[in-house]
Amino acid sequence: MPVIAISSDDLIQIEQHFKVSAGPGAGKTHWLVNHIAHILRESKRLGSYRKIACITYTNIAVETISKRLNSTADRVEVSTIHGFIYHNILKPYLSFIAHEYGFDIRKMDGHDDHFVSRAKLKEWIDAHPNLSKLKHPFTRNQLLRLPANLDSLKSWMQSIHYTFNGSDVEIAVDNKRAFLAGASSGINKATMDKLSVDLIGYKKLYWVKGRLHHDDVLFFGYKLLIKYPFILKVLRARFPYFVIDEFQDTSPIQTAIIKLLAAEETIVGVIGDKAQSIFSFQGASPADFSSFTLPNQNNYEINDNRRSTNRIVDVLNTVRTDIRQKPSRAVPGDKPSILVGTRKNAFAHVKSQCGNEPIITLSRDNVMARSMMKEYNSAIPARNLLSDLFDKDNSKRANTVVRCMKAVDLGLQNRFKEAIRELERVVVEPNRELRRKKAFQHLSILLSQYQLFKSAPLYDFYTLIKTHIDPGLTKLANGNIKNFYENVSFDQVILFIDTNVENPESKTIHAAKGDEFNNVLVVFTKDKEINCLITPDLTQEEHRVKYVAFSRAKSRLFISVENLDKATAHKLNPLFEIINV
Ligand SMILES: Nc1ncnc2c1ncn2[C@@H]1O[C@H](COP(=O)(O)OP(=O)(O)OP(=O)(O)O)[C@@H](O)[C@H]1O
Repeated sequence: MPVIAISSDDLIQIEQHFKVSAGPGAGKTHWLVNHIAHILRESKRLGSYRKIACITYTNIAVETISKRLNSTADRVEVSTIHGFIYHNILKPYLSFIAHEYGFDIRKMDGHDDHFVSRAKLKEWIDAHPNLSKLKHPFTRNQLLRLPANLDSLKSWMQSIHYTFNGSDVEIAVDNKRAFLAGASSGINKATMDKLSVDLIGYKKLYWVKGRLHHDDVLFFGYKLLIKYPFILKVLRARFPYFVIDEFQDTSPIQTAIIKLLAAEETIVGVIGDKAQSIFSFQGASPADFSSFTLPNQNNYEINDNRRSTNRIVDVLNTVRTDIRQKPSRAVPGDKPSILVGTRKNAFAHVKSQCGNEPIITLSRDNVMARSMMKEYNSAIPARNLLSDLFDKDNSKRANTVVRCMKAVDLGLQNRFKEAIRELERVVVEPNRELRRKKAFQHLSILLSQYQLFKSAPLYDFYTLIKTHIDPGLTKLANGNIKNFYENVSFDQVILFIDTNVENPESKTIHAAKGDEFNNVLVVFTKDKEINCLITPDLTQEEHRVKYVAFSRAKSRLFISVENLDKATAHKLNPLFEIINV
């Protein structure tokens, strides 16, 4: 099928599968919202009961699109793919297969991140079919008691994920992750081979408690659709149109589910940009977007950039060679700058240039992004304290503390609905109304005491929770775990919590995807990251991540790097102002 060039104002025909490819700022989201309105106006198949499903990647994008849809929002189900599958497939039907997987459906309550803890590893290994085959130097005790082995084992199991082999979903681990950065060795391949025969045994330790990790939602969703095809019929009857934004970040299992839906009746449309595929750790790849086709699919592309100034689009066009964007705002703009020196000085320089306008700092990783915030300005700890918490503490107490921390974090961002949802999962109260009321009261207590526990030992925060929220939590006995709570502070641990921070000052690049800001400061942690501008190669994910960061800027773009050699500075001169700060 030929590719048809369109603009973000053009309407297309609604009864055929489609794919829209376009670079950053082309107006994909804008176009999608228009297209949904177009379907609502034109469709003869919707009626009053049927809805359009609109899938996007993050909860923040869900909110943005819902707001933009305005009064028509009740005719459209906007959600993440996980949210969609959880509500439309798992909630009504997981009981059909729960027994087969040892899942306690009565305890199911949403889906969470996965953190490996020593307690879970111990439980898994003790019941493992190959327990007696574990050999020196990786016996059960050596794995669980020697810190280097345990760290390696934890890192390896943290990589547990699902893969799609073309017809079924399988559980896998990434053996490379058993070798920790800086360590010369980790657990050996023979041990990994023996342990990996029972990955499902590990998953079942969570399932028996009704606990789902995000990936499990896709796993069970796919299993249900294959085993009970009538569910597909129900979904197709309810959702005759299915559109997916940011499709380049869709994993192969999600694609398989979408193809099942598209086989009859439901019209599927996908929108994306292969150069903005930055979630390979969730199984997504640029090639999957390029090769995605459905029968009789129409392919469209948009070549404008309606977001950025001409000088920023020049930078984007240098990094990317497969398309050349036209800067349709036609505003020349300031020359982007590379600020050479400390991050602090770079930030001061940006402030001096932008006056009172807001500035957003974009960083590669969460901990750096959070350390750039005013709120949590403690030094970055060397270890992941959240992993340490799950490792040292029992899972009930660790989960309660982390949910309360998340609630505080969300509350500070004025995201009260989400904060209350976190706390509702902590409150033991069968009555829904009462549970919500209590969660609300708890949130007020936590936020009113914030200044007191913010920089204090985590122990103080725990005491507050035990006193006011969950008196049933067990007392912290003297020893390892109490020491941990006494020796780390709340504001150190919270650096590791990821709530997709809606913070006006500082975000990760991954969290900023899809968004746009007038003034952007991109922080490079390592000097060599500048290579993405000297020898750009968008087949490398790290270069795509930078491309996403640069393309968020509407008016001013700054890049902070500690050192820059003369030759590199010379090469960058045509596109950037090089400023020593
Ligand atoms: N037809 C249009 N008329 C007016 N403004 C538009 C139009 N299309 C897009 N825009 C504006 O251009 C900017 C970029 O649009 P949008 O966020 O939809 O791009 P996108 O392709 O989804 O970007 P990205 O992939 O980088 O997230 C937004 O500020 C949007 O409001």
